[in-house]
Amino acid sequence: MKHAFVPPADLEPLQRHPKAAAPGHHIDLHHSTCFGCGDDVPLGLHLKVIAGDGLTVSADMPVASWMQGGPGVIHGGVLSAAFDEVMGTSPLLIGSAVVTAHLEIDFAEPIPLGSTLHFDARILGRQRRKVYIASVAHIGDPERPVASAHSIFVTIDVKEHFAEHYDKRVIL
Ligand SMILES: CCCCCCCCCC(=O)SCCNC(=O)CCNC(=O)[C@H](O)C(C)(C)COP(=O)(O)OP(=O)(O)OC[C@H]1O[C@@H](n2cnc3c(N)ncnc32)[C@H](O)[C@@H]1OP(=O)(O)O
Repeated sequence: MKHAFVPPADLEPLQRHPKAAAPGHHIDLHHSTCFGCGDDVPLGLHLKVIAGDGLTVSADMPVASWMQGGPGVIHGGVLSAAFDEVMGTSPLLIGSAVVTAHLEIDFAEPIPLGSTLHFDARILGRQRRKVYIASVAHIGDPERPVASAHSIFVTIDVKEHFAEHYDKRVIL
């Protein structure tokens, strides 16, 4: 797939954290009202991110009618949110909490409603607090990606980062 993102050549390689979810197990990172993964939001993506081998994760997402953008196909923003969630969950494999700093999406093909998107993501490495992650998505044929994403996530101290906004959180 064509893309313009060039990760730094000198990325520090990373090791899987000893307490990371085992391959095949769900990574339960966020909270029940997270738009990306929460069970308690009626119109959320409800993504279940699964740990893979090494520094990889995967997830499946049925493309529902409410995700429509162009007629009969997924909205690009919904697809971007799904990539954000899948990639943003993966740093738990290295024991880090992160937020998105930079997210690039390449849209290769229209993605029809009713299909199931399969996401694979891989942590490429770290440069100081920046964690570089790449992801691809297909709808049945892994040799024919329909979209891909490249991102920079930045590690945070969760309590400190969200302190100012925590009291405005929504509990359903
Ligand atoms: C686990 C907790 C729950 C997490 C939920 C995850 C849900 C899914 C993921 C998301 O959607 S997160 C929500 C969307 N993202 C945000 O709300 C983040 C908003 N941005 C910020 O809070 C700050 O800009 C950020 C924490 C990313 C960075 O601010 P800091 O002051 O902590 O760090 P700094 O500005 O020094 O940047 C650290 C490094 O990142 C680099 N950087 C920052 N923004 C960048 C950017 N936009 N593009 C590229 N690099 C960037 C910056 O240049 C620097 O690189 P160097 O080490 O090389 O100097």
